[in-house]
Amino acid sequence: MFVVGLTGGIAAGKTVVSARLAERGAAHIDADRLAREVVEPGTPALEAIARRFGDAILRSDGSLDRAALGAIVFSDPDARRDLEGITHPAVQQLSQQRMREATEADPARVVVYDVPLLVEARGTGEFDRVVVVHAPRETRIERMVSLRGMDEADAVRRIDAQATDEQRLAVADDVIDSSGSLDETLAQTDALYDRLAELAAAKAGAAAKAAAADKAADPDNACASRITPPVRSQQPRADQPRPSSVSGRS
Ligand SMILES: CC(C)(COP(=O)(O)OP(=O)(O)OC[C@H]1O[C@@H](n2cnc3c(N)ncnc32)[C@H](O)[C@@H]1O)[C@@H](O)C(=O)NCCC(=O)NCCS
Ligand SMILES: Nc1ncnc2c1ncn2[C@@H]1O[C@H](COP(=O)(O)OP(=O)(O)OP(=O)(O)O)[C@@H](O)[C@H]1O
Repeated sequence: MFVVGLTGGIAAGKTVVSARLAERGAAHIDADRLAREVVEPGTPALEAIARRFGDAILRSDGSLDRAALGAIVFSDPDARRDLEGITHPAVQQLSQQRMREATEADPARVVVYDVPLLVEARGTGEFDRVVVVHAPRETRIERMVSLRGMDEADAVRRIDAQATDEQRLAVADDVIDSSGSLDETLAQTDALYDRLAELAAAKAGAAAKAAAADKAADPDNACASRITPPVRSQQPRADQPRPSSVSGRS
């Protein structure tokens, strides 16, 4: 399994980039969507949220009132931590299940896990590649206000609830500069997909070769298989150059 962690600050353009990667053939798993699934009515997470925040965060039909909860957690870090303590373990478990399902038919498929809080919550350890979609803070605020109709103070609060650009760029293998035109973002994304597909095919090929060698050494154990660790975890970061915009290490 070759998994790419795709991250970026709010309104950086992760959705745009991951939709293009999916069009090119990647499996796309969206943490924001999983975070909605795990709080659907009847889930243990929604019950825990209602216990912690009260019924005022529920709509009359029993579903989560996202605006009401957002207003609380984006202005109170303790409340946000409590919410994350409920949602993140459920999202983590569901994401791992979805990643396995996505590669059952084709182990060489690129899996893109689109996760806004990679730096803050998920860490880089399980990913073969970390891609950061990057646009400056001011550009993102402007997008939230003009394209999403958000109040500027709200936009700033959401940005301030996240890691800084520097923290995200520090863990990037590849950076997509999304501060220009949409076409420029898409062209970078196409070039990135070509590289990712090559890396995924190489990893799947190496895993298949290793499994065949294991089987030849111990023919009685037909189930022997090696777990191939993330490519990334085999490469110490310290002696690697910082990624240049758009391009990346291979
Ligand atoms: C607070 C909630 C109800 C607000 O819902 P809303 O529909 O307004 O926003 P949505 O979920 O679509 O998120 C939009 C963006 O907000 C940012 N964001 C969401 N949660 C967080 C958080 N805990 N910390 C920082 N930024 C966040 C992300 O950039 C995300 O892409 C919701 O974001 C939530 O349940 N968050 C906790 C779960 C979580 O951490 N999700 C992030 C992915 S695991
Ligand atoms: N060069 C660009 N690259 C990407 N998006 C751009 C660009 N120029 C403008 N945009 C617009 O900026 C917005 C980016 O929003 P998008 O939903 O892709 O961000 P996101 O990172 O997924 O945000 P969130 O964290 O809220 O999920 C879109 O409306 C997109 O059309």
